[in-house]
Amino acid sequence: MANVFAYESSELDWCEDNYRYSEHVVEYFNTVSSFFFFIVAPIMLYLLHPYAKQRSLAIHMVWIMMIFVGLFSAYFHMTLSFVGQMLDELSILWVLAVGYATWFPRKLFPSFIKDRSTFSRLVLLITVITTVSSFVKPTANAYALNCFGLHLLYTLAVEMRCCTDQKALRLAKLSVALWVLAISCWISDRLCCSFWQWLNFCYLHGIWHILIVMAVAYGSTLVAYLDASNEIPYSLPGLEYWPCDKWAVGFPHIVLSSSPKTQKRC
Ligand SMILES: CCCCCCCC/C=C\CCCCCCCC(=O)N[C@@H](CO)[C@H](O)/C=C/CCCCCCCCCCCCC
Ligand SMILES: [Ca+2]
Ligand SMILES: [Zn+2]
Repeated sequence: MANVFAYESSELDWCEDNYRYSEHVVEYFNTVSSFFFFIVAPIMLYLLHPYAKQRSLAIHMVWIMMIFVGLFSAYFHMTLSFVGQMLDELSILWVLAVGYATWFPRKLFPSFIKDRSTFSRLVLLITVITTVSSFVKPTANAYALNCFGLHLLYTLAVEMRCCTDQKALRLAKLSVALWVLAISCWISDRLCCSFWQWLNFCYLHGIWHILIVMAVAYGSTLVAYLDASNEIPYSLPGLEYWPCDKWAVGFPHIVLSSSPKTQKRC
């Protein structure tokens, strides 16, 4: 059996030139950009804390696991090893599983499921089966994972159909825009590498890392906000941006208050 820890033992190789900046790091920019996860995750943990305290501290699992996604992604791009690839992909699968178990809207549960704990057990079962099957054709895993992005988009579209809350609608548009930009970079890096090499700009996968973390920060805050509006409406959840609510860009987060709000809810 070939050494699964060996450098370049993965069948995947991203467009960035290998060993360009270091003899120990296969894809330098892709490795360094994975550290962006370490910056965003603690900020999101801090910003989501008031909501998690009210709803369930288990919500923090999503961003704690995102730190591991960043760690495994850095290890994968540093080595391009098979183990690195599987750790990177399986950690994404398990964050998605925790995200679905935590936030998937109750009203969209299959009709035979009555409560969240049964739904979580079903998600667990599917995730374990998917984890085992991911070893059958590892090159297909990343494409399969991206399908969850499409499903999330569909779920958001269904949830937002009757929404009149302008802040939530703006956050939905920003999340989708970031995801579209991110996925365009990912696909272009995979499929149009010779074009980017001709332009001498092979950094699209690293840019994807940065954009997808921001898309997850925006998208997950939106689903958390919809969840808070449905599950703890008495806390009067609202949306704000950090560090300054008036800035055009920032990290979205949920504010809970006991004073009556006039804004329309979803
Ligand atoms: C109701 C459901 C709520 C779900 C909440 C979402 C929880 C977070 C989910 C996913 C985390 C994604 C992390 C991406 C890590 C990137 C690491 C990486 O680049 N890996 C590549 C190899 O280096 C690998 O090829 C990438 C594979 C594709 C991963 C696709 C993940 C889908 C993410 C969907 C995010 C949607 C954002 C919001 C959209 C409105
Ligand atoms: Ca490469
Ligand atoms: Zn990557």
